[in-house]
Amino acid sequence: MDEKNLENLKIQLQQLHNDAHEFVQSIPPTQLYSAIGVFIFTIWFFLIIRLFKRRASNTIVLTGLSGSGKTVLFYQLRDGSSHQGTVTSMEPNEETFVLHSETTKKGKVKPVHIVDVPGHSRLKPKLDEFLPHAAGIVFVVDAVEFLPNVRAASEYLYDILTKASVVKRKIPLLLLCNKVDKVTAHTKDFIRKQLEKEIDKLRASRTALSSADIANEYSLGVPGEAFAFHQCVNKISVAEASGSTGVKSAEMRARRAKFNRTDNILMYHLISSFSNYRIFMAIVYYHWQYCNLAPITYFNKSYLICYTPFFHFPISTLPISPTESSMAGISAEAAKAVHRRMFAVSRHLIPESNHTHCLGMSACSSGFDDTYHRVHGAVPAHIPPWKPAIDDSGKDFADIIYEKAVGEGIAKITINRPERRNAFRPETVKELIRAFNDARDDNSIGVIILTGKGTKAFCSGGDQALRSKDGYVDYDNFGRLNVLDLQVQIRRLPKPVIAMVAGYAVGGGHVLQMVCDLTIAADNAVFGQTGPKVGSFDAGYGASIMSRLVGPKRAREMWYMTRFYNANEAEKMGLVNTVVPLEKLEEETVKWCREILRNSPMAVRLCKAAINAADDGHAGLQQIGGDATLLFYGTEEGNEGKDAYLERRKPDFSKFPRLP
Ligand SMILES: CC(C)(COP(=O)(O)OP(=O)(O)OC[C@H]1O[C@@H](n2cnc3c(N)ncnc32)[C@H](O)[C@@H]1OP(=O)(O)O)[C@@H](O)C(=O)NCCC(=O)NCCSC(=O)CCC(=O)c1ccccc1C(=O)O
Repeated sequence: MDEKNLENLKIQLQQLHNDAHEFVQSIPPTQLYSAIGVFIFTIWFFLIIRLFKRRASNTIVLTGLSGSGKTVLFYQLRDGSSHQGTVTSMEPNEETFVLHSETTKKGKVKPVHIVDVPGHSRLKPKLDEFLPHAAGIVFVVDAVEFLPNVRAASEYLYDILTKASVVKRKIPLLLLCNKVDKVTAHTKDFIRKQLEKEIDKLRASRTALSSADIANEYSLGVPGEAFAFHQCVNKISVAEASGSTGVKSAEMRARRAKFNRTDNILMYHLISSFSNYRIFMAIVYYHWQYCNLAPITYFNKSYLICYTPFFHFPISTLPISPTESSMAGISAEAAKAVHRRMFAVSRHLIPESNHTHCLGMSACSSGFDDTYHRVHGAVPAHIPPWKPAIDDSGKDFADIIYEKAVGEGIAKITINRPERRNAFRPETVKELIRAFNDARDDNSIGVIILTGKGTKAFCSGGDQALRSKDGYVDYDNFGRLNVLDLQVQIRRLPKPVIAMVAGYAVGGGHVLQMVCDLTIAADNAVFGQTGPKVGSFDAGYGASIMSRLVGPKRAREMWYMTRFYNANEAEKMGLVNTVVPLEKLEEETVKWCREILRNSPMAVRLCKAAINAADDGHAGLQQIGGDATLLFYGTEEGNEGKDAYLERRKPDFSKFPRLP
């Protein structure tokens, strides 16, 4: 810029200054002062707002009944340790820390304020202190000791969910079913349903109380409808964890380590609901860390739609609608891919067994839209009317219940000694043999169900109270091991036998379920051998069939260690065909029977014989050989020989082809 231009600029600026001065002089002083006042007030107002703006809370409240394992979870989250927090504390554990699972992460990781509030009823006011500041609530439930505590847990949860401080701020709540590493733990679906049922009852009883007694500030659910968590204003999700104490074996430790990861990730979801970016990072991190996949870069573009469904729907469904995807500006294809990946993540977060649910599978096998399924229609699942049955002897049964479905080819045999967890004595086995013989001989019966009375046990094996030096003794004065005859009978019976298992199937009861053709297990089922614990073993089918089903290593483990396995573990090991909620057990079993009954009885019979043939050695060959003879007797060729003999003539086999 030359000197002349500089001079011009100076003059212009001087002119501008003079004009401004003149303008200010021309404004009446009151107007001027008001404008300055408004300006200063605006600045001050924004500063105040900024100063008082509530910072997003990072407090997560861990609550639940005493003994549910909150303290152990607290320590696991803090430092990954398996703190043996068995003593019920009377003071809240309260700390702000970076979650243990995130300590190895690079970059800025925000600490979380975790408060573990003891579940003692006297400490409820403490909970009230923390709830108004909570960003999320984790309600811990003991999945093992769940049923005895269901009422108390429901009441506690009810109180939390009806508090104004919780409802108004729509604080999300995670229902964490703890100790699921224990074999007798209930599943999260079972726990959720039971809590819903109990809360439903509470709704009625609480409103019936006098107004003076009602401490609840809000009511729950929709009038006239059964209570369900999805009706709550607060988002409620359910997850499983295994922050249990006293787990000692290496296997359990390894399993727990796996669950810890799961816990942390689940906890992370909750915490991250206050930061979209972090949930996205958690998913990418999880993929990268545990699924051996590269971080998903296109998530950058679409992560907005990922987190949205996360907090509005259960993790396993994750619907991503076309509207949502178009709103996020991504193609339907990309949305599908995101959905797929999210689903893959959710499969890792939720223990695998929950996804291989049999109801889904059977729906799948009978739910195809092909000609066969159109002709046959869906397989009905209603429970048929059962009619008591007797055998040729006409004698009543004492230890079993023998029934046949009205109008259908299904027989049901129930061991009826629930007070002994359906342990069998010689009389029980004798009656079972009689009933199985009858079902075998009744050609209207195509499938037989074997089960135990009640929901606590399928069968707990031989009645140890009756064991003597030469077997089991009841009415005879000599011992028997006649359950071995029963096992052989089931194997050779030319009709499928389905074990319908609720509760314990252990010892000789477990061998019985193994010799059955198929096993449908309720989610409360427990499997295992106990023999070596009580000085017994089954070196016959109990060893060989098990080895076939689960492999020799697992079979050794089951026999040497006498551990128990829950239904999902048994399913993974190949001990059972499917696992269903307890309340669906009979429906599902009957459905399987009906699906089998649609098929050719002779084909099914030969399949059974063929599958057993090699393992059963000569007896197996005899069975399948007998079936071949049976079929041959129905042919003209077979009858030519017999007719010729009876007619005292030479048989003419020349007319029968010598097939290649
Ligand atoms: C099944 C349990 C794990 C269930 O536990 P829980 O729910 O806590 O119930 P309990 O309180 O223990 O039991 C309630 C009630 O039932 C009685 N009971 C249960 N099982 C048996 C049984 N098998 N024999 C006798 N009594 C039983 C129990 O005593 C209680 O009665 P109360 O009067 O109320 O006290 C648990 O019950 C359990 O572990 N049971 C024992 C399981 C067991 O060890 N079974 C025997 C295995 S050996 C076997 O089955 C041999 C089979 C066989 O005949 C054979 C086959 C091939 C070759 C050889 C043989 C052979 O004979 O050895």
